[in-house]
Amino acid sequence: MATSILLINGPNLNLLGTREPGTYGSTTLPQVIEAAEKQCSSKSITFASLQSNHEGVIIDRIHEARGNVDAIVINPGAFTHTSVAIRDALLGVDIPFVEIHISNVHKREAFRHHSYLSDKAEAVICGLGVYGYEAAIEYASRHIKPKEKSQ
Ligand SMILES: O=C(O)[C@]1(O)C[C@H](CCCOc2ccccc2)[C@@H](O)[C@H](O)C1
Repeated sequence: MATSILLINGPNLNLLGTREPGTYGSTTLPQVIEAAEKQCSSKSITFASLQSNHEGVIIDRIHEARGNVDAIVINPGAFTHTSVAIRDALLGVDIPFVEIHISNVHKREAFRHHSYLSDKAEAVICGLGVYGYEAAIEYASRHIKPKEKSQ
C-alpha cells in the first residue's frame, strides 16, 4: 500500500493550537506533523509535509509530488471552499488524496459546506479533531496502492 505520503496543510493552520481551541483544539501543527512522521515511520512509509498560506506554493508542491508520492493527505484550509486551482493540480498529477478537516464543516457556516475537492477525494474526514490526520494516514497506508511506475 502507499509507501510515500505527503501531508499538506493550507492557510492559517500554522496557528493550530494557539487560537480558537474550541474549534480546532490545543494540539499545535508541529505536534500534528511529529505524530504523522512517527506513524509513517512505524509503517516504513516515506513522509513529507508542507504548510503554506499561499495557494501557488501548495500547487507547486503538488506538482513536485508527481511520480514520487503515492498519496496526499490534505487539509486545504479555507482553500477547500475557493480553490479550483488546487483541485486542478490534484487531478493533474493524478495522485490519490484524502481530504481532512479538523472541524465538522457541515455544522458550521454554509460557505464551509462546499468543497472543490471532496468529489474527487478517496475519502473525506471531518469533525474528528486532529485525530483526523491519524485516520487519514492510516486509511492511505491501508487502501491506497502505489501506481505502476511509468516507463
Ligand atoms: O476544519 C478544518 O480543518 C478547516 O479546514 C480549517 C480551516 C481554517 C484553517 C485555520 O485554522 C486555524 C487554526 C487555529 C486558529 C485559527 C485558524 C477552515 O477554513 C475550513 O473551513 C475547515
